[in-house]
Parts: sequence; C-alpha cells; structure tokens
Amino acid sequence: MPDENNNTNTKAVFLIGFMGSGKTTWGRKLANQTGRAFIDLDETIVSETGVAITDYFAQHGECAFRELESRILKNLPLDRPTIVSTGGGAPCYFDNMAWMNKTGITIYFYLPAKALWDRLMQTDVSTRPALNGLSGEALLAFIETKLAERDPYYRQAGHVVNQLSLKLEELVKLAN
Ligand SMILES: Nc1ncnc2c1ncn2[C@@H]1O[C@H](COP(=O)(O)OP(=O)(O)OP(=O)(O)O)[C@@H](O)[C@H]1O
Ligand SMILES: O=C(O)C1=C[C@@H](O)[C@@H](O)[C@H](O)C1
Ligand SMILES: [Mg+2]
Repeated sequence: MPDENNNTNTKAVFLIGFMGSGKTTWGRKLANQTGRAFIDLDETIVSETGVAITDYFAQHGECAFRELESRILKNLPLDRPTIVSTGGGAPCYFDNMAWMNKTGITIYFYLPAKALWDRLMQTDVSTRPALNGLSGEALLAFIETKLAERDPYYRQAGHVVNQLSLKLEELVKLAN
C-alpha cells in the first residue's frame, strides 16, 4: 500500500529500544503497512560480515562490533522512504543517537524490564551475546541494570511509545 502522506515520507524512521522490545517485528509490520522499504540493522551487519552477531562478538569483541555497527548505520541506503529497526545497543554508542535524530524520525519502544524478560525468556538467548548467556533471575537483574543505563539514550528519541499498548495505527501516524 503506498504511503498516504507524501510530504514527509522521504525521512527514514528509526525504531529503537532494548533487545526484545519488538523493533524487528513491528518494523516489518510498519513497512508493510506504509509501503516503505525495511532494513534491520542487525540483519544488515550479518549479511555484510557473513557471520552471526554472536560469532562476531566472540571473534572480534564488542568494541569492534560497535564500530562496525555505527559505520553500517551511517551508510545505510536511505535514499527512499525506509523503516530501520536498529540493534538494541546502537543508540548508546558514539554519536549514533544524534545522527539518527538528525537523519530521520526516531521512535523508542519502551517496555518495563519484567516484560522484556518475559519475552526474552521465550527466545533463544544464545543469539543475543549482549545477554552474556544469562537466564532466569540473573537475566532479570541484568536487564534491570542495563535498561536503567540505556534508557537515557533511548529517551533522546523524538517519540517514546509504550510498546505494550502500541497500536499499528499509532505507529503509522508517528512515522509520518
Ligand atoms: N507485541 C508483542 N507481544 C508479544 N511478543 C512480541 C511482541 N512483539 C514482539 N514480540 C516477540 O518478542 C520477541 C522479540 O521481538 P523482536 O525480535 O522483534 O525484538 P527486537 O527489539 O528486534 O530485539 P533485538 O534487539 O534483539 O533485535 C520475539 O519473539 C517476538 O515474537
Ligand atoms: O543490546 C545489544 O547490545 C545488542 C542487541 C542486538 O540487537 C544486537 O545488535 C547485538 O546482539 C547487541
Ligand atoms: Mg531485532
């Protein structure tokens, strides 16, 4: 379906938030709904490096990953209307958050730590190296600490939405 609002639809939309907040799932839905292109930053990193993110962390370390992530973010092909689902840590390194705010519309998917934990416990946590292989109560404590650390970066977004009550129509309006 073509985008209904032609005057602002050249701007990229960056979805940001903690791991498991639904950036990839909702990014795809938003792109389908608005007829825009969809890019998942994590998937782009995997296709450009040819290795899974867990393996990249293991082989090169987190610092190298953050530099690569920032470089790939700033070189995404954004010449047409695009929805970008970012990685959970991307807004918290270098000037990535300022760059996204300057380049497009930024939307933070807020979820409380407990809700993130419930979701992440249903997924394969081994594919998320930033979780350090934790599970159960230790994972919940880690998410609480990490979210508190990252929340000030995420809140620099132009829009903050409570992902638990988010409706697709609301997201479409914010993206215009
Ligand atoms: N509204 C929702 N209600 C319940 N579960 C959801 C919802 N949105 C996404 N999920 C589930 O939560 C998990 C994480 O979602 P998703 O992979 O989209 O998050 P993400 O923000 O892209 O995470 P990451 O930063 O790790 O890439 C998935 O298993 C997905 O099916
Ligand atoms: O929150 C994080 O630090 C990460 C989230 C994922 O999206 C990936 O970008 C990677 O696993 C790191
Ligand atoms: Mg994702």
